[in-house]
Amino acid sequence: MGQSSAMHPKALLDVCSELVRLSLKFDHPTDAIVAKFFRDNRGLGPRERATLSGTVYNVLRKKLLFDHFAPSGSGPKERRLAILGFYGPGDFLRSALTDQEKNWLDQCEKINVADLMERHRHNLPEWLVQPLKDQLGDEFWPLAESLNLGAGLDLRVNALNAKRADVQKELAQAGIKAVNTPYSPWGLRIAGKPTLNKFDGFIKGAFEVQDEGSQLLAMLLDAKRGEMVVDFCAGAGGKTLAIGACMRSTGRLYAFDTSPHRLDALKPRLARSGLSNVHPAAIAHERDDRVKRLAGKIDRVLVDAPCSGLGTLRRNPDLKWRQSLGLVAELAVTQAAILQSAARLLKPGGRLVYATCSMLVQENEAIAQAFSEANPDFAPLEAGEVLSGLKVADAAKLCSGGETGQRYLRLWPHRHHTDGFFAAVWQRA
Ligand SMILES: C[S@@+](CC[C@H](N)C(=O)[O-])C[C@H]1O[C@@H](n2cnc3c(N)ncnc32)[C@H](O)[C@@H]1O
Repeated sequence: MGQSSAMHPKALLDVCSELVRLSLKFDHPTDAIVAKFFRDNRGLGPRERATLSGTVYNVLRKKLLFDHFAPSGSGPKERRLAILGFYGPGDFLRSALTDQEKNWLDQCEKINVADLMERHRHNLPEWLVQPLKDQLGDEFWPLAESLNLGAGLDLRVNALNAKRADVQKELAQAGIKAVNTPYSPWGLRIAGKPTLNKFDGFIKGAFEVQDEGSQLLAMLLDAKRGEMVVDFCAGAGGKTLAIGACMRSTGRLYAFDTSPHRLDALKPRLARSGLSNVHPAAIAHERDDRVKRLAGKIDRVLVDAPCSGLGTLRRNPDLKWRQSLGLVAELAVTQAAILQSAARLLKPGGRLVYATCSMLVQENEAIAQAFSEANPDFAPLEAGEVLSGLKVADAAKLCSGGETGQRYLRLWPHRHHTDGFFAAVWQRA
């Protein structure tokens, strides 16, 4: 493929159509499809890459709206979708179109979307709509809109070796405006998506990219110096790093996961962070011998369970087309099993946190309630009170459920400008 600067609009639109075609197979996560496409087409420059990924993500976000417009056009469907979702200036796009396509696009742009049927406006699969309306009522529409806007960029400052104001200063020197996140004391929110991995602060482990919601989940565990802590589903360790910093790099923090590949991705992050208390360990499954050996010995356990990921639709809009009620039901069985097994690790008086990045009751409140009923020795704590105790502003507004309405942490993109998250907290008797 030729150099980016020389790429003609017609050629770029052709490449966009091809990437849209590959993405709509839904045989892999879209971020992996896009990354492979870029590896296979090394000649693409930064601007072409931005156009390509922007176009694919637009198509995924607004798929039902574009599916409604597409039949009136001509040519391959992926090309029509790429035209509708094209991420770039209108005149640049138009210079790539035939007269027939230009007329069709003009007609589409004249349509008032507000007059269309609901499904073309919310761009969500039907199976997801009613469960969200049941929870949110009229707020369903602000949520649906926020899911199509894309996400901002949050950083977590490493409290072990850096100050938020210093990171803010380093970013400001490079012309990047970062404001304090409203709830997390470690968070900075950045406008746009600048590349950050060349910054001294990043290389030295002063900050990591992490949604403010994830930071709040790590806060709920409230791990202390010198404790024994398990991050049961640590993955690439986003929350492990935050917890390790809370512990001031003392005590012992086990990072378990069934995926050695994900734990490998934790290692360079760990090296940057300066933490020396983290022990990554791949486990075969949640009943692994390693878990049995530690039973009753641990002060705090976080279960950041594998979930549908529907709370991250701003970043991963493909999930709404790749998930289904059937898959969610299967996940709920796994979530309950992992939570039950992880709970055995706790000492009397120890704290258990169950978390997901799902917005569905089946993966959240239903799992937490079933666990509470089956385990009377685990007393639910009010997430709102825990966060207020940690001086999180407006903690009550981040929570819902239970008698006080503060039982569970419940973050929503349209209310809190985070991904959608859930967390429940218990103390072992
Ligand atoms: C939501 S992700 C974790 C994200 C991670 N905590 C972070 O903050 O970056 C869930 C993780 O659970 C892991 N997992 C799946 N089944 C598991 C099991 N039975 N026991 C432990 N981990 C499991 C997956 O490999 C995945 O990495």
